[in-house]
Amino acid sequence: MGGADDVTKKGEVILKDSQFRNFVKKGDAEFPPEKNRYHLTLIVRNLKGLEDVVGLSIVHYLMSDDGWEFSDAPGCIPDTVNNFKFIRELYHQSDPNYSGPFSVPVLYDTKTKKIVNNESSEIVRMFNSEFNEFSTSPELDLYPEALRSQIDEWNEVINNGISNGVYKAGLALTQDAYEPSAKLVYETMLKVEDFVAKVPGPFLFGEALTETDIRLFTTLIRHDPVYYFHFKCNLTAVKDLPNLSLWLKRVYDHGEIKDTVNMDHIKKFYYSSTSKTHLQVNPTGVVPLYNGPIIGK
Ligand SMILES: N[C@@H](CCC(=O)N[C@@H](CS)C(=O)NCC(=O)O)C(=O)O
Repeated sequence: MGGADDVTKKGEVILKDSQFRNFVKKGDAEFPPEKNRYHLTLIVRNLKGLEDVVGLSIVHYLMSDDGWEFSDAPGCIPDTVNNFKFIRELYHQSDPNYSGPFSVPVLYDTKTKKIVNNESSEIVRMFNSEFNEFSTSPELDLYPEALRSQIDEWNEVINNGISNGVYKAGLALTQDAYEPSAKLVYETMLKVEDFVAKVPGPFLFGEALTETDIRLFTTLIRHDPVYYFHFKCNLTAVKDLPNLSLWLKRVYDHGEIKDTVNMDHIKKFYYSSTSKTHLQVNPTGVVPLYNGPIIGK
């Protein structure tokens, strides 16, 4: 999570809001939808068939105190636009006074050479609705009108209780800061398990995959192999929750989603990164073997 260096007196980590919040929008003077203009990394780019429309860089999984680094190592794609070495250079190109966090994903405009947006939830929305004229799956609607209130409500629950919750537990510097966050992760996982048990499926809100499925998937695929050990969120695991386990497998097997998951990169990023935040959680950098219940050994 961004801004993990800010800590309260109690030892709680403070997660900063993303600061680049422009929208690619039809009719927008600065950032209109265009083919071969924007650049980033994300699942929804694949689901909406935008691989030939929006460029992609994949940073190296090991993060040092210099932040994310572009690379041509296996599974990585360098910065073909500016030939930068670090993500931070992209941020400083947009705003020389920007002081972080230098997080990914980043939606970058190759024309104005500016970061459009660095908030994944908003990039998902733009890809869902603004690039349909270039998309090979324009009919796929991850935020359908009829489900919006449910989607908004569950996004909030999942974001606070799980996606941000695991970081607050894992990066906490005191027992008092850790315990409430780890308990909230546990309670939220049980709440979602209960919800999934009652819905007709196959996805959270029925037949159609939505952005909430994607947001929950990206955090729960990491839960058992990473957050359970590394972030000490070990009051429950996905493998102990039968309905969430089935749901996670269904999403993993849906479309090209599994192609966007690189568990080797995910585990090495958390367990072996040498930035101060990660090093203090796992100083040896040793990576556990387990890949979680879906991918297996
Ligand atoms: N609000 C952002 C947060 C993104 C985020 O925290 N990304 C992590 C990787 S998953 C990161 O780049 N952390 C680097 C850092 O905080 O220095 C979003 O959801 O897009």
